[in-house]
Amino acid sequence: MRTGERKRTAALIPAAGSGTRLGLGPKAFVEVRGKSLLARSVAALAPYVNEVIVALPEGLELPPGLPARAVVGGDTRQESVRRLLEATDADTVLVHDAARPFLPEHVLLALLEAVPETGAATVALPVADTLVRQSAAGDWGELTPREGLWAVQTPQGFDRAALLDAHRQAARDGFAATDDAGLLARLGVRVRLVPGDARLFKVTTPGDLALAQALARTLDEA
Ligand SMILES: Nc1ccn([C@@H]2O[C@H](COP(=O)(O)OP(=O)(O)OP(=O)(O)O)[C@@H](O)[C@H]2O)c(=O)n1
Ligand SMILES: C[C@](O)(CO)[C@H](O)COP(=O)(O)O
Repeated sequence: MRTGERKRTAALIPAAGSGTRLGLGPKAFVEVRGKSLLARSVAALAPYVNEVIVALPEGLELPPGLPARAVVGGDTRQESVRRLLEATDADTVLVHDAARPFLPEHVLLALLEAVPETGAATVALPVADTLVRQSAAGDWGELTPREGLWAVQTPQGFDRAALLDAHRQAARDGFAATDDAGLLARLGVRVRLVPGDARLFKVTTPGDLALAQALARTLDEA
C-alpha cells in the first residue's frame, strides 16, 4: 500500500450454518420481529466498513436490499471464514457471526480502536458464573476457577493477510479452532481482549431465540 493511502476494512459474516440446535432451518434467515438475524448483523456493521461479505449456505441467495455481497460457505465455520478472507483484499477484517444480531455500537468502536495495536483483537466477556467440569457420570466433577476466564464473542478484528495465513496453516496442519482468534493465538500472535456485552449473545437454542425476541422488542422500540 502507498504511504498515505487509507486502509480498507471489510466485515466478514459467516452465515452458512444449518442451525441444527435451533431447528428452524438455516439460522441466519430466521427472523426476529420481522428482521432476519443476518439483516440485523449486516445493518450493525455496514456503516463502519468499506464492504460487507456474507458466507451463505450453497443454493441460498442474499435477501434483496442488504448492503453486502455473498460467497458460498463451507462445511465448517472455519472453512466459511477462509472463503470470506479469500474474497476480499481489504487490509483489516472484522469477522462477525450472523447469529449474534445485537451488536452495540460502543463495543464495535472499542474493537476498531484495539485492532491496530497487535493486528488481532476479539470482543469477549469475563465469565460471571461458577464453572465446573462434569464427572464421568455427568455430575459435578471438578471446580474450575473462573478468575481470568473470558467467554469469547464476535466481532473479532484482524489484519487480513495474517488471518488468512493462519487459516492456511491450520488447514495444512488439520487444526480446527472454534473461532478465528484461536488460529492466530496458536502462532504466538498477541490477541487483545475487548470487553463485550451480554446483548451480543449467540442465538443458538430456542431459549436464545425467545430472549432475542424480547430484546428486539425493547431495542427496536427505543
Ligand atoms: N459451516 C458453517 C457453520 C457455521 N457458520 C456460521 O458461523 C456462525 C456460528 O455458528 P453456529 O452458531 O454454530 O451456527 P450453526 O452452525 O448454524 O448452528 P448449529 O451448530 O446449531 O447447526 C453462524 O453465524 C453460522 O451461520 C458458517 O458460516 N458456516
Ligand atoms: C466464534 C464463536 O462465536 C466465539 O464464541 C463461537 O466459537 C462459535 O461457535 P459455534 O459452535 O460455531 O457456534
